[in-house]
Amino acid sequence: MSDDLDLTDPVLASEAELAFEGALRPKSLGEFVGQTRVRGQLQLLLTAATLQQRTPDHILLAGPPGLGKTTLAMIVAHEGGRPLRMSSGPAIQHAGDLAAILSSLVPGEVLFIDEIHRMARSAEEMLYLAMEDFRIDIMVGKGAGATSVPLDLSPFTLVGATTRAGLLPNPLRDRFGFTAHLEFYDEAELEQVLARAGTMLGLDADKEALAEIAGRCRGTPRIANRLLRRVRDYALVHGERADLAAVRAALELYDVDPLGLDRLDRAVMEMILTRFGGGPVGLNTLAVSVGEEAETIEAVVEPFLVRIGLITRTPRGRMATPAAWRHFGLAAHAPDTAAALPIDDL
Ligand SMILES: Nc1ncnc2c1ncn2[C@@H]1O[C@H](COP(=O)(O)OP(=O)(O)OP(=O)(O)O)[C@@H](O)[C@H]1O
Repeated sequence: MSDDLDLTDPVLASEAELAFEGALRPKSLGEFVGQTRVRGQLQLLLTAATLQQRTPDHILLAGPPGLGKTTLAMIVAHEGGRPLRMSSGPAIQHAGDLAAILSSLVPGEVLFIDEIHRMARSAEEMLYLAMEDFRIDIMVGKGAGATSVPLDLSPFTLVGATTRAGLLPNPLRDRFGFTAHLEFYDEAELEQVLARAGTMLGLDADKEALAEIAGRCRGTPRIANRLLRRVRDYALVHGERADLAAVRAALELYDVDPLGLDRLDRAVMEMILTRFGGGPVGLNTLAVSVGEEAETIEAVVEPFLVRIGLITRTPRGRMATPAAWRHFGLAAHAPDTAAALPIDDL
């Protein structure tokens, strides 16, 4: 997902910061924090391919934005000393767009397609054969005289990334040798991400300051790094150390609440709680009500709200939990059933 569309980010990034974000990317699996299971699985897959002197199997990376999908694709290429070609689903709107990319790959190249679920259907079908047999069929001519000419491709590894694995057609999903589901990071892992970024920024930050940021970044390394830069700005301008007080003041200034909810998260929650009495409310109704696309609500907002226990998904729609009523200071208005349920500590 491109950064100007990154709705998970409560504090927008400048071009310089995007460049810095690139510089922060871990270059090897050893440097990549968290996702222990996925890292182990990827390591095995890459090592086996090296031992057998073949290109690694195709890899699908699924999960919300900012959890490290692009970073992992770069690592797959880097660890195997392979060139990397980057593209994205929205840029492949015709089979011809894909044919041009595939036919110019060099042997062993890693092809990264971000947002692969947004690729044109005709291109998807071309990809099936390319992934399986390293071959595509090019149509020459039109109408009754059209013929298909096979074109051999160099062996390559496709790394697809998606925030919506469920939208991929089964034939495409089945052609990936390995699917990694990236999870939100826990606070200890985010502290490691922040400590590493802090060192690279030359920022003198307390452990408790980093822990505070880690608790407010939606379980997402990209947001952790951006909040850290806002804290750095605050400390710089106020001539202070990046301690707990500076973190709290900076994050309050940028409207990042104690759970790390951003503007869109809050809009969704307030809509469910106040307009729909806590739900259930259907995805499309909710999306229209907050003026956002259903896909963004489902792929970006909802996974985090479910994870921290503010909403549940039911067959009839999304429902606020008792914890949500309490977090928004509306417990007194909660329906009886919700108020009566035990409220977990967030
Ligand atoms: N495991 C990690 N360890 C350290 N830093 C990380 C990790 N994962 C992500 N990051 C940092 O977060 C930033 C965002 O990661 P990345 O661009 O790979 O996410 P993404 O899942 O591809 O997001 P999108 O779907 O929006 O493209 C990177 O610049 C990197 O610095």
